[in-house]
Amino acid sequence: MAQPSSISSQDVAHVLESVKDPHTGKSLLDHGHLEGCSLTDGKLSVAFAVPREHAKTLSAICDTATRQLEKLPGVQSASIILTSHRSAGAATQPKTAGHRPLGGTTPADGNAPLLPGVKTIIAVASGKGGVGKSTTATNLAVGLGLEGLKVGLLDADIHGPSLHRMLGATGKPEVVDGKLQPVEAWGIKAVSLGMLVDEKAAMIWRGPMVMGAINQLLTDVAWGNLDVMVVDLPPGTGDAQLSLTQKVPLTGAVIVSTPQDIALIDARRGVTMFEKVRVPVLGLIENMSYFCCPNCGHNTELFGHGGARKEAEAMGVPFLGEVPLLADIRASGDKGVPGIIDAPDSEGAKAWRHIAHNVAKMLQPKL
Ligand SMILES: Nc1ncnc2c1ncn2[C@@H]1O[C@H](COP(=O)(O)OP(=O)(O)OP(=O)(O)O)[C@@H](O)[C@H]1O
Repeated sequence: MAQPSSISSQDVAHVLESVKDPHTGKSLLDHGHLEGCSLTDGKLSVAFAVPREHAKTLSAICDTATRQLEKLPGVQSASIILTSHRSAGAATQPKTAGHRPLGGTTPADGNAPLLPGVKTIIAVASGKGGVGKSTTATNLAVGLGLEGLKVGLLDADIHGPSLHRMLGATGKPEVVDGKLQPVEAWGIKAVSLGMLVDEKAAMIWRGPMVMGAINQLLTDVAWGNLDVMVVDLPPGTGDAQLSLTQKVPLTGAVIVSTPQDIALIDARRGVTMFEKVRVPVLGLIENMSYFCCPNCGHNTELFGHGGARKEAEAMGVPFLGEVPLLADIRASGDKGVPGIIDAPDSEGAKAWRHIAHNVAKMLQPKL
């Protein structure tokens, strides 16, 4: 049978309207509105916005609606992501003048903190893609755990979520009492959109669906008490990244760059973006800093080692450390064991331990 390549939001809305809660007689559409949907390779992802106070009570009707959506032509599996938006006021960052102290996780307008049990939130960002941001976020998070902190890792790189694979956590998180349970791996808690929906489907999401999904990953997950949450941002410094940095009350940001000039120009843009939203930059990390030959141990500076250190000095932000280009780092990521655990004596693991130690020291006043 021929498979349609797309499905209209009316088709989805029609199904959502037809499924009624047996107790209240209300459908999902009586509680909120459809934000968007996408169908990729037979996998249908639906983002549905509801007021936060209703989200917990809707899981039964969502399950029924999901099964009905799976009956639509061309749909092999469906998932409904319930999203809820905070008021615009709660999303703004505290404004502090001059050289900035660490940010807090409580909004400046006196609203309740977005994540009451989370003491600090740091973003891992990069000006351009493919520089090893997710590898860094994963190993930094696990490294902070090794420093004795309670750590959560949130994959907000919604267009290419990969942290679940790097952690070897490919199962679906459970839902208990209407809250998603983060997966526990290598001493930390983690949630990635890649655990919930098909990666390819997430990659084509736009605007409100992305923001809604991230909001849900923040607020509808049972994160519990954390010393630090590490957020892996999507690469780049465009509008999406900017609004994310405004939405999540960040304590600080870490920027990852390779040493090439072209990557460093983008890293500078990253620093400027965080300055714009008054999030302190905790520092720059140089990834793929030099190539360490596994046979003879000789170091080759493929991309001109040291550029990020100089750039950090020029911009007046701390330089956190350099991680070599190692085949083992890629292999560890691919097999789902963070390099810092997989090869603890490697140059990469030593670099991450050093970086995690420095970041933990910076966060100490907030813990
Ligand atoms: N220091 C390193 N040595 C060797 N391989 C590395 C290193 N850092 C990252 N990699 C590899 O490079 C690839 C890209 O890394 P990663 O996914 O972390 O980058 P990213 O910046 O998050 O990418 P994207 O922009 O797609 O989100 C992965 O295969 C990863 O294993």
